[in-house]
Amino acid sequence: MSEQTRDSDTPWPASVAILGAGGLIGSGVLYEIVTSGLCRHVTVSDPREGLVRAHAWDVTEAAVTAGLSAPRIDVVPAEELPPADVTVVAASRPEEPGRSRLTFATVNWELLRTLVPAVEHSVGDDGTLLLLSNPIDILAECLRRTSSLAAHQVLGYSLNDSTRFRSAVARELGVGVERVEAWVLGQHGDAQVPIFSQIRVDGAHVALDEAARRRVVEDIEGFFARWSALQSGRTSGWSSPKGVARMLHGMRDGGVLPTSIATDGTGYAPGSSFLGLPARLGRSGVVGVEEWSLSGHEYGALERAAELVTGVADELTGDVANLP
Ligand SMILES: NC(=O)c1ccc[n+]([C@@H]2O[C@H](COP(=O)([O-])OP(=O)(O)OC[C@H]3O[C@@H](n4cnc5c(N)ncnc54)[C@H](O)[C@@H]3O)[C@@H](O)[C@H]2O)c1
Repeated sequence: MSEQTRDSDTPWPASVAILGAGGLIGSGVLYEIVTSGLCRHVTVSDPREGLVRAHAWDVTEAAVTAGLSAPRIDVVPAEELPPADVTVVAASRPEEPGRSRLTFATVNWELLRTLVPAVEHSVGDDGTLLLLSNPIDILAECLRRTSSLAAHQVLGYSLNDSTRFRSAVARELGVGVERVEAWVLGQHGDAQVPIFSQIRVDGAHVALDEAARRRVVEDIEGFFARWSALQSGRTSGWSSPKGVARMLHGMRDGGVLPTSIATDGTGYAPGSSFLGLPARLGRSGVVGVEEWSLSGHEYGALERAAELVTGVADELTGDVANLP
């Protein structure tokens, strides 16, 4: 297959912008999408300019080593980001071991709000924002409230929670994880909602008894503490970029993935918030949501998660009009 033919197989996204491309997640996304041939024109930005230039150089050589033509990677200050089909935001203050994702909310919103004009310009009327900076649901809701972006243009990355749930269910059932379909909806954080009512193995519905559910919940709820105890100073720098590539494929080809999206009118939670839901993705962002029939317990947990996200977003944006 010639380079030209390979390029013409991936006409979308024609361009991706990455804010926070010096960091583990941002540079991982750059590596993943360029070396997989998913996108060959990427604009990257990070205050650590030398580091992001080094990433761009190294990734270019990785692509050439992989047999691809040289990609175009532009390094610019945030305010010079051009319009892109997809804008990935992984800009963040440093994570500290043991801190909840929620404690990130204030410091990261202070950072993100300074980037709103750059993000608005990069996303424009036709692009999509894919937000990875934590806490994603709260920051996505803050962005929706304070920016000119339409709700369907804002996507929060929450795929890893479902990966961990699938793995825990597979361990519980003693089957290969690739056979398991299992979704976590709700908040990416303490108010995550594992959807036991929709678990499938080899496509067939599987019900777990109470004791098995408890073990699975303990397993997934203990993830963050187990990870933090490693004191590695790193986040999920391999799985998240892989998941971002999966989301871009889903957007390009039309797919359903757990994604943090606006809850308005979805039937999963009353009012207006941001939560992980089974989102139908398209090139313009969110094009719909799968309407599943959940258990009363699951609907209740989603409602509480939405209240939590809305409450913190109210505090951060000073939106007293939405306070009870
Ligand atoms: N949603 C998820 O599933 C998920 C998974 C892993 C990590 N994360 C989150 O992603 C974020 C990034 O994680 P990381 O491990 O890459 O962190 P990191 O500290 O390695 O990288 C953050 C980067 O943001 C840059 N930055 C700071 N201010 C900026 C600005 N004004 N403009 C552009 N860039 C700026 C920093 O210089 C740094 O390079 C964190 O908030 C983390 O919690 C989310």
